[in-house]
Amino acid sequence: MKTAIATVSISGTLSEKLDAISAAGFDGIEIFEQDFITDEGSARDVGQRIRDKGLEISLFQPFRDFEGLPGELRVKAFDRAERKFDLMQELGADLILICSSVHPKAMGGIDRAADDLRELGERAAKRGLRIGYEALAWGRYVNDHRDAWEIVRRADHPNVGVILDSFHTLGRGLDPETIRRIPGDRIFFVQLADAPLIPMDLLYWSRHFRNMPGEGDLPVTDFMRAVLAAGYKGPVSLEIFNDQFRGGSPKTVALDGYRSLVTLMDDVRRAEPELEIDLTAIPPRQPVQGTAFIEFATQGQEGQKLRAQLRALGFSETGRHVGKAIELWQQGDIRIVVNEQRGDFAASAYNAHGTSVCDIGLHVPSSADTLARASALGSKQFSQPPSVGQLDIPAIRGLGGSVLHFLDDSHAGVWEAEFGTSRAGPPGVGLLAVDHLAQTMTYDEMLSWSLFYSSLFNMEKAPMVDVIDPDGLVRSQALTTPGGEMRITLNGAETHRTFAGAFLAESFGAPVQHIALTTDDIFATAEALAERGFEALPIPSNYYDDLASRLDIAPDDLARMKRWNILHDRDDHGSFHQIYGRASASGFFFEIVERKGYQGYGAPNAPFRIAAQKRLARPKGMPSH
Ligand SMILES: O=C(O)c1ccc(O)c(O)c1
Ligand SMILES: [Mg+2]
Repeated sequence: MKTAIATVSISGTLSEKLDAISAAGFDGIEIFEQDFITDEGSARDVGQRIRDKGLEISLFQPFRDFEGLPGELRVKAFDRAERKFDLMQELGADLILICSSVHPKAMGGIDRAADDLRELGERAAKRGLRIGYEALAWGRYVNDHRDAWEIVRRADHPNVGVILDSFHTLGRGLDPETIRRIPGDRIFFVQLADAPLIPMDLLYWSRHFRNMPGEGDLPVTDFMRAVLAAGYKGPVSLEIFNDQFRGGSPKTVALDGYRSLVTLMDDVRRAEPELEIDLTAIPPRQPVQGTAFIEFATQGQEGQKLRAQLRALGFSETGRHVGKAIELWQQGDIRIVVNEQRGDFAASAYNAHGTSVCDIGLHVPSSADTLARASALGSKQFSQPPSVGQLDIPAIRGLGGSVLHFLDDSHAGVWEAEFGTSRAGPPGVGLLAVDHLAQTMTYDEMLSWSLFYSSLFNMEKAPMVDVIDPDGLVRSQALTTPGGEMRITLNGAETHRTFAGAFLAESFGAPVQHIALTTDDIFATAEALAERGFEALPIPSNYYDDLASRLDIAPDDLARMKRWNILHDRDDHGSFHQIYGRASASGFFFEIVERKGYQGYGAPNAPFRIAAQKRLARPKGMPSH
């Protein structure tokens, strides 16, 4: 299976686009005419540059408003096409996309369009070129792939085929199953795009909101299954018009595209195993059984502050690494690793971000399979020279320089071997496990991260929620494994004036801004925390008055919540309590939660949490900005 991507999907100059596309592993490109015109090179030159990057030109596009024109306009349309044929021959492209006409003078009629395409096909054939006809969802007369196919069928010319685009089919709600009836060899090209389901004008939606398969809400897998069941053997190409991608990093968007395509084809194969897919088999989306460890990079004074924070949270230092300046801190089944080793990855993470989470270890059934899937999706393996006594645990670079380790049963001995203890930690204040990690990023990075997690792991995306900060909006997207073994929230800040945005401004990448740990008795834990000097984030009493007016809460419980600064929420599945710790100078904090069936993250409480954090962060009497 050949993969391709339209140059319009990527930001930058043509050369930057080509570099990114080639590095991400694609076989070819759809060259958008505009990307050629804006370049200074001649057509021959540009064609050569593309081939020098190891890419082929799978498609030249778009050619607009061709079919159904009367008289002189029709003659001009054919002349225009001949010019583009000249250009294609110079470039070394043999297939052109003709999108269905939106011309105000165009006339309808399937036979009229078929006659035009047959004649153009005849002219293309003389030059060894082919034409593909695509129904734009907003085409004047032709806006359904079934009509485009009927026109191509009637044109009845070997150099005329149909081009299918998942957006135009699925965006209009057309049944992709109808594609199975088209002979595969008459489908000349297939373009893929997903999109979020937002009701709006089709053309506007298509030109600004498309995204990578798996990033949106359209059934692109069903579409691709039908295409392959029809017998299509040509390239599978991404054509993504998206405002964010146009302004994003060419490399990241290209890599996301590749990750999305491989994931899609793997999903197709699993959904319909009898289909022939020419792509190496990869392990399925991996289950996650829990968080094995969270590692902080720190140094000096900041390290002391972190230790004090861990102590107040009920953690104890239970072991030291046999070969490095690394400590193990435990409470129940939670392991936190404090890494002060110089010259290692942790030290470079500290230099770049200050005290921060630099590594996350996950329990998986098979670390080899997890690594294999991650590599097939384009992730780079991570390793550093092991010290004496250090085990080699498979790891990858996540996005933005982060590191993820994968531990399976074969690594059960790692704690004993490296830290001299394999026991669970002391009970501390009753914290039991990691509930979720919250990563902060720019809004534009959210799709990349959610694709990263949802393509590698068996995780479901929850609907995006808006979180109100006194100084701006933060979008929040949660991903969860089916049993809640791993929960990640991605928080996208649009301005550095928000609490999340200010944290981000001090860092790079998509740092972990808070870690939530579970208890099964929030009141007992709150008391134990207070005894250890843990300082909860103070919540104003207005909050509790409002809570009492909204929810039916026993007066005793309300009083206890108020006393310990505990926030509360409920959903259809159950109830939720949360306590926030005070944030560090950079804005990092811990949260303690008790979840009784509840599926969310206390989003209704987030504005009060943020306002309280900002109040504390601000010197008294100073305005917020
Ligand atoms: O938005 C457009 O005009 C446009 C052009 C070419 C395509 O292949 C397409 O899907 C849309
Ligand atoms: Mg298209």
